[in-house]
Order: sequence, then structure tokens, then C-alpha cells
Amino acid sequence: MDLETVAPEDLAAGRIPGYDAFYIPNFVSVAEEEYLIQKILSSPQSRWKTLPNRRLQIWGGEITSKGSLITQPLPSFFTVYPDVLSRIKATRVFENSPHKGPNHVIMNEYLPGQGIMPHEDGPQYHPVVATLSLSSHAVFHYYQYVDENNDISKAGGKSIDKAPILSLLLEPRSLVISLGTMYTSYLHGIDPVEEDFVSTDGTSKIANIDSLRQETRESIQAGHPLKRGSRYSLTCRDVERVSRLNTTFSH
Ligand SMILES: O=C(O)CCC(=O)C(=O)O
Ligand SMILES: [Fe+2]
Repeated sequence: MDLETVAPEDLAAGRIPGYDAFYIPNFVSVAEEEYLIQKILSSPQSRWKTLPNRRLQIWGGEITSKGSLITQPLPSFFTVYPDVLSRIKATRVFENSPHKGPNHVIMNEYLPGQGIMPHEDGPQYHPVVATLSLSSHAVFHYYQYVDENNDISKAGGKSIDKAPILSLLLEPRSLVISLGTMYTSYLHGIDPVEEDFVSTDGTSKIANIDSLRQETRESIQAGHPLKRGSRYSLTCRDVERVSRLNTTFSH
């Protein structure tokens, strides 16, 4: 793929048939991946927020309790070299978002054995998320809520069907995009495991086997588990409302 421009055909080729989801392998090069990881790991300790089962950095500013973004510049290793931002814009999936591209990135670090519970990303964002994976793979599951009329539904909270509706293997350097109903109606999560067992059919089936590297496909076909390493995910979204608080007036 021409890394400068992601043509709409490339995006169309990454479409997961039947879903508002796209998987684009090799969205950044090996050299760019190494550079990004080095920048992430050399950032000051104060940039990290530590959660019970992962660490993260927030780029582009904090979101207020009312859901608007107090903007901060995105890091140059995201906007200049490598220019991940304009590559994401070139996919045109943010064409209808208020700022025509992501203005906010949550960069998550997962060690082997860490994951993220099924959740929704919420209404403060335009309903598109593009996620760049670095350094290790993960298996990304989409889940649906149990039918409202079903007895299993708990009062107050909605129950989640344990069987994913769709699972994708996210290889390092790939971009996954979720939009439309995948964003607004379904949840997503990553199991907290040290190795993933995936297959081309049955309950651990992944839908993007044909887009994976040959070694990965061979491992899966041979029934080998895929060992997780540390993974960095850059989840890129457009916060619809931007606070005017940070507007600076020059004199
Ligand atoms: O690491 C990922 O790919 C998913 C992260 C995620 O869902 C989030 O930050 O909201
Ligand atoms: Fe999420």
C-alpha cells in the first residue's frame, strides 16, 4: 500500500463483509512502528495514567465531565513523522465528523495478560474509531447486548451476550476502523490473556484471516496459540464538542 495516501479502494478492500468495520494491514512501516514505540516509551512518567489493568496516555487534550474537549496539540510523532493523522484522514471515514479527522487519541499499553472489558466508547465522540496496533497482536471482539425482552436482562444494567458477534485479529502495524452500528449499538473488548487461541471456524473464529501475514495464518492453521507481547493501541476519535475555554486570544 502507498503509505502516503490510503485510497478508497484500499479501504474497500479492508471491509469486513457484512459489518461497518475495516481492517487495514501494514498501515505503518516497521521503521515507523519502532519510532512510535520509542517516542511512547521515552515520554515523561507524568504522561502516563495507570489503571488497574493497563496504562494509558491521552493525546489531544482532556475531555471535561460535560463531554467537551479542552484541546492540546497532538504529538508531532502522530502528525508530522510518521503522519498517522493524515493517513487516517485519507481513509475518508472521518469525512462527516465535525473536525474531519481525529482530534483525540487514547494510547493504551497492555502487557501480556492484560485486556479491556467489553464497553462502548460513548456519545461524546463522533461514531467512528480508528485504532492503530503496535508491537503485539490482540484479538478484538465485538459484542451485542442480550435482547431487552429476554428474561436474562438484569434490571438496571443491560446484559451482554458472551458470544462475540465478530472477532478480528489485530496484527502489529494494522489499523482497525469501527463505525456506524459497530460504534453505536455494539460493545468491544479484549480478553486479558497471555496467549490467544483463534481458528478459521467455530467459536474462536476470526473474520480477517485472509488479511493476515503468512506466518500468522500458518500458525493459526497449525492450531498454535498466539503469544501476546506488550501492545500499544492508538485509539483515534473525534470529540464532537470542543471547549472554548482554551481559546487563546493574541494581543
Ligand atoms: O486497545 C484497543 O484496541 C481497544 C481500546 C479501547 O477500546 C478504548 O481505548 O476504548
Ligand atoms: Fe473502546
